Amino acid sequence: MSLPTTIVSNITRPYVKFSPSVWGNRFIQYADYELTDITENMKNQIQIQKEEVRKIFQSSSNSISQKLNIIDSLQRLGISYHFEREIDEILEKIQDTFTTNIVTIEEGGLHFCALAFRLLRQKGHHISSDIFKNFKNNMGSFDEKVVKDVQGMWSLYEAAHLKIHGEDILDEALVFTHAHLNSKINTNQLSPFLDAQIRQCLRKPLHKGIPRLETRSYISSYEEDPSHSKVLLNFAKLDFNMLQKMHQKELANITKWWKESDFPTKVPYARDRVVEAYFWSLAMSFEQKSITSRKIGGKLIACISLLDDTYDNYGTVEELELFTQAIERWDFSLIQSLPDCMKVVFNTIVGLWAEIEVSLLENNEKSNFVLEYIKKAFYRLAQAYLVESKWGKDNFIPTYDDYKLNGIVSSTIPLSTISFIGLGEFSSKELLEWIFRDPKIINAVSAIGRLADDVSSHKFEQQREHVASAVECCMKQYNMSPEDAYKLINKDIEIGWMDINKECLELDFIPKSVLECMVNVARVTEFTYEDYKDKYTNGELLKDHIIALLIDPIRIEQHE
Ligand SMILES: CC(C)=CCC/C(C)=C/COP(=O)(O)OP(=O)(O)O
Repeated sequence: MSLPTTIVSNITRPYVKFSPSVWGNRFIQYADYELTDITENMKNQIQIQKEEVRKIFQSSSNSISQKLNIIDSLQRLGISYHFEREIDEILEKIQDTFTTNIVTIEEGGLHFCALAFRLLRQKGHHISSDIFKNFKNNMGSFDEKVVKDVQGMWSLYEAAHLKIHGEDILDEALVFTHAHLNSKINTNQLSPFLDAQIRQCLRKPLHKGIPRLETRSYISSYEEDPSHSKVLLNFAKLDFNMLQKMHQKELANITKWWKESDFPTKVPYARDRVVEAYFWSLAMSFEQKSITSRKIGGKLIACISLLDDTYDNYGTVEELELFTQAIERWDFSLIQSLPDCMKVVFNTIVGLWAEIEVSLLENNEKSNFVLEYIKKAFYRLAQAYLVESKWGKDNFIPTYDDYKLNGIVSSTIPLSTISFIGLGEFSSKELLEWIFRDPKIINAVSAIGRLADDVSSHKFEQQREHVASAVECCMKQYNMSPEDAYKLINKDIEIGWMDINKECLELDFIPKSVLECMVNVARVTEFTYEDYKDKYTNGELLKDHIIALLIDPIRIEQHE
């Protein structure tokens, strides 16, 4: 990528030419393709197979341990959302068993305990990590017996990622299981299925994985599990393919809007990443019922991307001050003196507000209140971008603390969570009032977003005029080396995860599905920026994942 400083009409701009879109208009074909239609036959198949799965699930002969294993399989295969009520009932009963009958815990073994712990905690049930003390010896360390129980260690490793502050036993469990699981892979001691699963969880624990990607990969490997259920497997494949058709159509519509708006020509300094923006909103919520959330989310993220590049990659401070005021006041007269490309971005944001209004009216929600909030959220983001732009242009390095305060807003996450109004779980008014109280969970997810982004793009962004990243701010505040700054930032990311886990247990007035979407934002953020790479800006890095979720269906054998 060349990094010229372009001079346009005597104005010096920090212009970086981004790579073109990997996709072009490829997804538009799905808008009216017959192939994208979910046929009556497919719907019938889904209904029939769903009832078969329900029978397995509800069989009274299943022990508690079998029930937990079935719930785990349903979740990993991405089909548990069909049985939420039933799963809640079962987990509530198991929770009672745990609180009243300690013998079951000891008799169940490590896998049972760790699985129950993870499934209960995921759903917000209170369960103490003290149950794992049963697996320690007199010296206070995890027993050597544990090392022989690979499935138990695997479950404990997955469970330990739900840790909250002060759970030293889970910190210890993580270090212990990671080391021992790592020593077991590639040794021919494990079945191919278990070996693959352990390698996968060491790369990415389930709690940190994006649900659709985890599902796609688990469906393929589940077949290799000698004890797999054909009924579950077939249903999972069919359900994945049906949802994929729906997602393709949604993406086709968003791509159409992007094409008709002609952003690559009219806003040439911006990243052409509408497909990647939709991927983000799909990662946040994939179910059929969240269609409005994805529709709003995909366009919202695409608009945020245009806005981000306007501040980072185009505007002068004077232009950006005017532009920010225009967003504050929703005043077209203020943008008249600005370059056409900035007018396009402003008009696009205003157009999006109008579209959100229509979506709300379709759901019979009063829109005035909601729109005021959304405008305020855009203004907050624009203000944070302006602050960063001025810091960058003045070569000013703020303290790490000040940088993080502003960075929580500029992470864009508080604004993108507004798309959750489309989840229909909460009235939009209640949801937005909560978001605007700056809840700890949103701050934690946003901090992870800001920090993970900065660690990944630190080197690239220093090649152009760009605000100092968290790395420089940290180095300056604590007078430390880049390596130590990375360590401190990664520690902060870990603290963010513990805050998220804790809030998920405490926010009992927020619907579970809203919390799950919040956690998904942290997951997709980390995924986008892991391994010191930025998969959003460098779309090539996201290509295979997009193919897996949005192009290739899962092959279903005819005889199955
Ligand atoms: C939630 C998402 C994916 C939002 C839309 C695109 C965006 C702003 C990405 C971050 O870009 P960046 O790395 O250039 O951000 P910054 O300029 O804040 O570092």
